[in-house]
Amino acid sequence: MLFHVRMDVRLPSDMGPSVRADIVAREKAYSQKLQREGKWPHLWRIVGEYSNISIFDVESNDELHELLSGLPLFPYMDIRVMALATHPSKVQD
Ligand SMILES: O=C(O)C[C@H]1C=CC(=O)O1
Repeated sequence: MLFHVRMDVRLPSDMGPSVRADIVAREKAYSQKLQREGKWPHLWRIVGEYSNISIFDVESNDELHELLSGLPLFPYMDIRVMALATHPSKVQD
């Protein structure tokens, strides 16, 4: 199942630089593991924002929720999810 996910990162302004660096490093490692496993096939920065557009390829809503809630930055993000279905006009590969 494919999902379009938008993540807007909202780090507190009083978060210390070492705490911030640690959480961002852990986020990167976590996201790269999921990318290598094929569960996070697209990750794009939105120009001019601390936000991304991602595509997740997972088995279920529950799996997506588990992966998203495991993000180290999860407590500091607004996340919007759109479930994707096949478009009837899409040319088949
Ligand atoms: O920077 C972001 O967009 C948030 C998050 C998503 C992947 C990652 O490494 O950080």
